[in-house]
Amino acid sequence: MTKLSVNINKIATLRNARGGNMPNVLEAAKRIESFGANGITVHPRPDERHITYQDVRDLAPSLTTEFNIEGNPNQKFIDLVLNNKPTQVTLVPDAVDAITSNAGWDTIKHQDYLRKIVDIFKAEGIRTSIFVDPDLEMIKGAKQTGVDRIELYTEAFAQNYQINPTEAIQPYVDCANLAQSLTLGINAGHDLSLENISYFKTCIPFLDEVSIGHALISEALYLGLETVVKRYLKALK
Ligand SMILES: CC(=O)[C@@H](O)[C@H](O)COP(=O)(O)O
Ligand SMILES: NCC(=O)COP(=O)(O)O
Repeated sequence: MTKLSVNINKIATLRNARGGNMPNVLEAAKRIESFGANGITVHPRPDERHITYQDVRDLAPSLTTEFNIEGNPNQKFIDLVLNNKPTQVTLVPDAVDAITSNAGWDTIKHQDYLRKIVDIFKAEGIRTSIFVDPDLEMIKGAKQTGVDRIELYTEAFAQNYQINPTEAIQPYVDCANLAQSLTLGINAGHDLSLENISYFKTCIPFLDEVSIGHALISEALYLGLETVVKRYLKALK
């Protein structure tokens, strides 16, 4: 089974549009858990435009499933993660002003830095993951950092899936096979949707976790959160 971690950034985006507390991010997370999701993902950004640091502090003691915090490990982010002890931290090399994540780490160029950061979190018993492009050299580099898992950056898959699914998935299958042979856990995320998730899962059945937000929350506008979460869970069995 592949675990579904629901990224709730977009629920916070909606809340922040009016400055009040509707929709309530914590309540939404609890409902998502009650619908069967295996985890909640947040990606606080330095400008706190969606998930705030206070959201992370509110969510951490209340969640009953896996909590995954993603972000660029500046000192403020490191402190936030260490103080809230999620199940997993995912390191993402975002520029401060990035609209959304747009690249994986260069795990060769930044190997020493990543090893240092991974060590900090592992010492506190937090599972670590590094966001990477589907590039075999980046998987090998990730292994050298001592990280537990990689998260495959799936934007290219999602775009190319529309044109040629077989070609779109091939680099991901190759990287997943390599990661598995190196005993790295395998997560995936970015632009996964109800349209492409079944194909991704069928081609990489040993995937550990997907984190899905933008499409899932959009699909929930039409179908409702419960229906959508259950459809993903069925596709990930
Ligand atoms: C790492 C990743 O792909 C997601 O966390 C994505 O970056 C979501 O962030 P936004 O919700 O800010 O687009
Ligand atoms: N790690 C990917 C994630 O959390 C969600 O990305 P997206 O589904 O919002 O593109």
